[in-house]
Amino acid sequence: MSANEKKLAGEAAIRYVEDGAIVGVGTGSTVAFFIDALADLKDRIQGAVSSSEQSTAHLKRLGIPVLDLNATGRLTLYVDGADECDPHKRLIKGGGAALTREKIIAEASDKFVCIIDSSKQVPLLGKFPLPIEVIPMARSLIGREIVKRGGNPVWRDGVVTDNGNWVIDVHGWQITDPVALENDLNQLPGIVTVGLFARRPANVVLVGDKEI
Ligand SMILES: O=C[C@H](O)[C@H](O)[C@H](O)COP(=O)(O)O
Repeated sequence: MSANEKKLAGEAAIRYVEDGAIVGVGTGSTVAFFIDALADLKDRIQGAVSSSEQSTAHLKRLGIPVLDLNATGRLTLYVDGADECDPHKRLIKGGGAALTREKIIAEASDKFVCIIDSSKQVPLLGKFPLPIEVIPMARSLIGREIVKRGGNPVWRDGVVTDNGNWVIDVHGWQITDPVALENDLNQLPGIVTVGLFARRPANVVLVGDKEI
């Protein structure tokens, strides 16, 4: 992991921000650099739609207006980090438990620019445990469904998401068909969000300041 590459990526994503835009903003240490850089443009944008209480606090602290996605309609740009990224720009996200709001904003955006350091690049997704946000009463049910599928579910004990739910991290999956796994898990009652971004991958990936 390289903090310098994260900073370069966060700052490089600024070139995708157009005048007058409402910018979708993700969560995490890489996005924090993007928010810092976005503050310099705050008089040229309408504001941001935030994916977490953490990013909302950061945006507000720097004087960037935080807008409600229900009022903005579609966004032209979403900028967010990732925990893993494969060569098809498919991602694992949710290491910071913000996956649900992140996935909503990614879906509502025309262009998803993903900002990472080179340690996040993998040939196959799954070395990073796959985060799944679950309704608390379904934790054991979902755990058993994961075991049936060959995964090792570990409850992220003590973590409550911004939506009041819990997170299970799935270890041991080598994800050869991310779209199929995402679709399969999306069918299970009790799962709120799977941290696989395969149906809706990133459009652009910046590794440091280099677009791949
Ligand atoms: O829930 C958190 C998000 O998906 C983050 O974008 C992801 O964990 C990457 O975070 P970082 O930039 O801190 O490595």
